[in-house]
Amino acid sequence: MLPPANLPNSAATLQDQEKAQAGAAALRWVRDGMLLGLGTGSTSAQFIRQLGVAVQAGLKVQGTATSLASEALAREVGIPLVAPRRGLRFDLAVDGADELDGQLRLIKGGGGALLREKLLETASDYLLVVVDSSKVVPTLGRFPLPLEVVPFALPWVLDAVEALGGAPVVRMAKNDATTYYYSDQKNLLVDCHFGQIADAERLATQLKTIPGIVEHGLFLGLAKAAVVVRGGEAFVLRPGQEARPASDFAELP
Ligand SMILES: O=C[C@H](O)[C@H](O)[C@H](O)COP(=O)(O)O
Repeated sequence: MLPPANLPNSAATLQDQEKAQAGAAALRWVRDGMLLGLGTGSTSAQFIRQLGVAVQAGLKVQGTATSLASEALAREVGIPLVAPRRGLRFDLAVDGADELDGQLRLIKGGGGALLREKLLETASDYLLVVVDSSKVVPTLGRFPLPLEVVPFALPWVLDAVEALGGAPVVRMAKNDATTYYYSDQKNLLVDCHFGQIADAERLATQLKTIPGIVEHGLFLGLAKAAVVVRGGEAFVLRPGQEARPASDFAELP
């Protein structure tokens, strides 16, 4: 699919470089007048920062953020923000992912923002994923699947996820292992290992029937393309197609 990486570097630095480059590459398809969905996470933050620079230089866009953190960053870099309202649709959403496969099925929510991400990306005409090369997998499931769960429902959700064959772990606060992590909506996050997810569509349907799960981190059929950086080069992946250099595409791929 993707050519092998050949840059000698420390893994952490290389991943950061790839994230920065992926975020920057997405900017080439942003046009004046676009209404944008702004993703969450370290790669999306790179895009938002670069977009802020372009806005300062005169680019006319507006955006809505998928998390309080991205909203704060967008304000800091001067991107005009639009509040949710009836009928609001986005020309383009740019967001990271925790995993993606060759069909551009995604696992998202590692940063806890999956609910707002799914809301905005379902309301977007085009979802462009921006990732470093470590995120591309043959089959989803190495990364535990995040679920956003109503706190009162937690015990029953844990039972139900186990009955589906999952191994759920309630996410704890980053700096306090005795306190639960809470989403922007004040819900809990449960990270579930299902092993390799051979049938993501079936699992998504099953999870939707469990009361108390507000949303799950499987994003299926939403992403139109992904920018993946490997070996210092930005590639475009589209569902079921070979990778092509991002520079091949003057307009959204
Ligand atoms: O909840 C967070 C989001 O789904 C992120 O887009 C995802 O976790 C990827 O984040 P990062 O770009 O930091 O790897």
